[in-house]
Amino acid sequence: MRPRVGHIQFLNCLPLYYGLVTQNVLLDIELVKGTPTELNQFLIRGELDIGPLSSIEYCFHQDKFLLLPDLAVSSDGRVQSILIVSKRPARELDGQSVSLANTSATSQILLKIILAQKYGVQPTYVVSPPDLPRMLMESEAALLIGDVALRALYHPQDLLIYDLGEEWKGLTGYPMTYAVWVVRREFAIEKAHLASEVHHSFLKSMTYSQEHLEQIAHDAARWEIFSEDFLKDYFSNLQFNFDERYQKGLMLFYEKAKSLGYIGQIPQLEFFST
Ligand SMILES: C=C(O[C@@H]1C=C(C(=O)O)C=C[C@H]1O)C(=O)O
Repeated sequence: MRPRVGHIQFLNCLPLYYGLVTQNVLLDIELVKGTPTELNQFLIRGELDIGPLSSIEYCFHQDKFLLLPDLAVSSDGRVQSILIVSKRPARELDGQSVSLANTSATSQILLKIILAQKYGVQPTYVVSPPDLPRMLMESEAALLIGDVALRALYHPQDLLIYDLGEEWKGLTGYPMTYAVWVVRREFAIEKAHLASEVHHSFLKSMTYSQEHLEQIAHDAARWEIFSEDFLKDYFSNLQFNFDERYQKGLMLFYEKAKSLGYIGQIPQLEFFST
C-alpha cells in the first residue's frame, strides 16, 4: 500500500504540492486533501500515515506521532492568511462575541493568547464555518485562516485586520509554527524506509519551491483571483522551516497555552530519525 499522505487544501501548501508534482512523487503516495481540522482528525484516527498536524493537536496526541525534521507551516512575522477581521479595535473586544473558523485549531488558541496577553481582553468565543458575512452577523470579530483569509485581505472592506503571525512576533519576538509534519509512530517503525523517502521528497520539494517562488506565483495567478505580486509576497512570507528558533517559538506558544489553561502539559518535541 502506498503511504497515505495529507495535504492542506489551501494556497499555503501550494509551494509544497508544486514541488511534489514536478518531481513525480505523486505516483508513489496516496494524497488526501482537506482543511487542517479534517486532516487532524484523519491523522488522529490513523487514517493517514504522514501529514501536517495543527501544532496544538500535537500536545494532545504526542504518543501517536513523531515529528518530521525541518518541516512545518510557519511564519517569522506576517503570515497574511491567519487574521482577526474586526468591526472594532481589539482592545474593545472585552465581553464581545468572537467567531472562530472551524477549519483551524492552532490559530484559535493563538488568537485567544494574543487577545488576552497583548490586548488584555476576554471575549466570548463561538466556533463557526469560515463564512465572513455570517460570522460578522453573530460576532464583533472573526478568525479566518487559509484562502478565505487571503480573500479578506485582498479585498479589504471597512474592517480592521490583525495578522496573527505579526501579532505573535510583536508579542514574543519569535516566529510561529502553525502546523508540524508528523508520521504515525507505527508507520515510522514498520515502514521506516518509506517514511524516510516521503520526508526527503518533501524536503526536496521545499527547496525546489523556494528556488521557484516567482514561477509558482506566476502560475497560480492564472487561476486564482490574486495578483502575481500578492502571491509572491505571500509565498515568501510563509515559511516551512522548523529550525531551533522556530522550535523555541513553538515551545513558547505551548508555555502560554498552558499558563492560560488550554493545555495540560507541554509536550516534548520527538523527532523521526531518517
Ligand atoms: C498559514 C496557515 O496555517 C494553518 C493553520 C492551522 C491551524 O490553525 O490549525 C493549521 C495549518 C495551517 O494551514 C493557514 O491556514 O493559512
